[in-house]
Amino acid sequence: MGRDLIGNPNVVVRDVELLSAHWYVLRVTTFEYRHRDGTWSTERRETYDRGDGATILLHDTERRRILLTRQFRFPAYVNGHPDGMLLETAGGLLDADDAETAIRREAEEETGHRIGEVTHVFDAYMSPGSVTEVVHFYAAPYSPASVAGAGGGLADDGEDIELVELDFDEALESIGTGIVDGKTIMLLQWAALRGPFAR
Ligand SMILES: Nc1nc2c(ncn2[C@@H]2O[C@H](COP(=O)(O)OP(=O)(O)O[C@H]3O[C@H](CO)[C@@H](O)[C@H](O)[C@@H]3O)[C@@H](O)[C@H]2O)c(=O)[nH]1
Ligand SMILES: [Mg+2]
Repeated sequence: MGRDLIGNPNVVVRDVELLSAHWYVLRVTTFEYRHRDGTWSTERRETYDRGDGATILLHDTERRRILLTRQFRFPAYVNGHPDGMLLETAGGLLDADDAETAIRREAEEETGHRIGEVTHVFDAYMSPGSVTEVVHFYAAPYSPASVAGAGGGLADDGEDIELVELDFDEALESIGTGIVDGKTIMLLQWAALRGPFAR
C-alpha cells in the first residue's frame, strides 16, 4: 500500500512496513521528500488505515429537530472525555460498500430509519497527519414515516446505540460542551450555514 504512488514528484516512497494488523492496519512508510528549497530529506510516517467512513445528519426541518446517536467511545474516554458517551451523527465504516450504500445501511442499523433521497455534503480527511480515512458526509430528512426498525446498532458487534432527538438550535448551542465529535460539529455548522436550517 503506497509503494506505487507517483502523483507528487517531490515524494519518492522507499519502503512500507506493516506494524500491526490486529483490528485495523498500522504501517510505517519511509519516503524521500523534496522541500520547497529543493533539498531532499528522508522521512518516516506512521499511517493508521481503518478504511473510509460515512456519516449523516438526519433532520426534520419542519420541527427543527435532528436525530443523533449516543454510544460509548473508548478512545475519547481514555483521552479526557468524562464518561466516553459521545453524541454523534449516525455513521460508520464503508466496509465493502460505496459511500451512499454504506450510509443508508449505517443509518438504518443505528437509528432504525430507512432514508429516501440523501444530500452529499462534502468529503473530508479528519486526521490527515496520521489516519488515512476519508469521511463522506451526507444529510437526509427523517420522519415517523421513515421508521423501519428499532436501530441501536449491531448487538453482535457489541454496539449499544441510544437515539437522541434534539432541537437543532440547542444542538448548535451545545457545540464544544455536549457535542464534541468533529464530524457532528461539521454537519451542524453546515446545516446552519448552507443546509436545511440555514436562515
Ligand atoms: N472488537 C473490536 N471491535 C472494534 C474495534 N474497533 C472498532 N470496533 C467495532 O467496529 C464497529 C465499527 O462500527 P461502525 O459503525 O462501522 O463505525 P463507527 O465506529 O461508528 O465509526 C467509524 O466511522 C466514523 C465515520 O463516520 C468515524 O468517525 C469513527 O471514528 C469510526 O472510524 C463497532 O462495532 C466498533 O465497536 C476493535 O479494535 N476491536
Ligand atoms: Mg457507527
